Amino acid sequence: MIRAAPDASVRLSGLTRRFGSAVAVDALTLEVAPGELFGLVGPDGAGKTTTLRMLAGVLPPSEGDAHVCGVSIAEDPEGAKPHLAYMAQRFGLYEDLTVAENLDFYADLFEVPRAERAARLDRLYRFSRLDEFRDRRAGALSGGMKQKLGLSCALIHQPRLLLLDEPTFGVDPISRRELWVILEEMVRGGTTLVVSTSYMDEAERCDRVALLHEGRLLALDSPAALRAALPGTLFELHARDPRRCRERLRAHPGVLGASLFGDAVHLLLAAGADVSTAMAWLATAGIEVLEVHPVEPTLEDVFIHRVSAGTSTSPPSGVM
Ligand SMILES: Nc1ncnc2c1ncn2[C@@H]1O[C@H](COP(=O)(O)OP(=O)(O)OP(=O)(O)O)[C@@H](O)[C@H]1O
Repeated sequence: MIRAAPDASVRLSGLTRRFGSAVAVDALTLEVAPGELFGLVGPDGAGKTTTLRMLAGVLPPSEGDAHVCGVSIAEDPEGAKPHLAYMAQRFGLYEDLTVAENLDFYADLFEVPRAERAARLDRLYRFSRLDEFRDRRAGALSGGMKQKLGLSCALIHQPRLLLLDEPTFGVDPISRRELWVILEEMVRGGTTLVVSTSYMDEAERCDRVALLHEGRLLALDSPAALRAALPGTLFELHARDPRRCRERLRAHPGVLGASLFGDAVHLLLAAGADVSTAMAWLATAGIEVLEVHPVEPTLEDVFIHRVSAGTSTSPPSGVM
């Protein structure tokens, strides 16, 4: 999706980062187009933060390279910095300074010309609705307000490229939605956005996503295309003992995957496999199924399937 000037792009080629013998980011190769809303998606430890830190020029790669706004991060880590804003997970707000003072501080840091400041601050206050809290100390803001202030500070120099590390981490659902409205507005205005998240509902809002697991790229496409590419048919089952149900299903021929989904079990059956045969297989083990129906796959189903298809490790737990 091309929306902005051509050099606000990001190109990773074999980008790798090791910490000792551990590989945090493993030969990532992908391209983010200018004006794209691009998601780095995966559970804790997938390598999202490490990737963003390398793209922001604050952590050197062990191998490979990335061109950020046309500049090689391996050769010139400082080169792309004037064009981008990076918001780390724990963004450096000064808790003793007020909202207005924090914004001023970052405007000074990014050398925003005095003449342009008022208009930019106006726009950011409108976005964030923080104007009524201008004089409140940052340390006394709620988690959601802090994130919005952090985002406003990152945006004060109107970057072409915005790198955001889990910007809604620890934020309540209403503020999360508000933050995403701000992000989508930035992208409509021409900013390229690379955002990391472990929330699948946020991943759904991206133009394209890279699904990451243990530093490796599992899949790369639009959320709709990834969902459409899931093989077989997906069913949701409600059973008295979901864990036993899942384990039993995994041993049945034609079952591509079975995983817990809240209180339910998601069963991925190969094309042509019969769901009633799978139910009979459960019944022979005395597992009572209360309800079974086909469901549309979510990105979480895609992720779990790709993890189990791509590695021998079990699917990740936690928010995924
Ligand atoms: N400075 C470091 N020293 C050693 N290991 C690190 C360092 N930074 C990250 N790692 C390791 O690299 C792997 C990837 O971590 P990373 O923080 O990039 O993942 P993530 O997907 O951003 O997850 P999270 O949301 O928990 O930060 C993890 O195993 C982590 O422990």
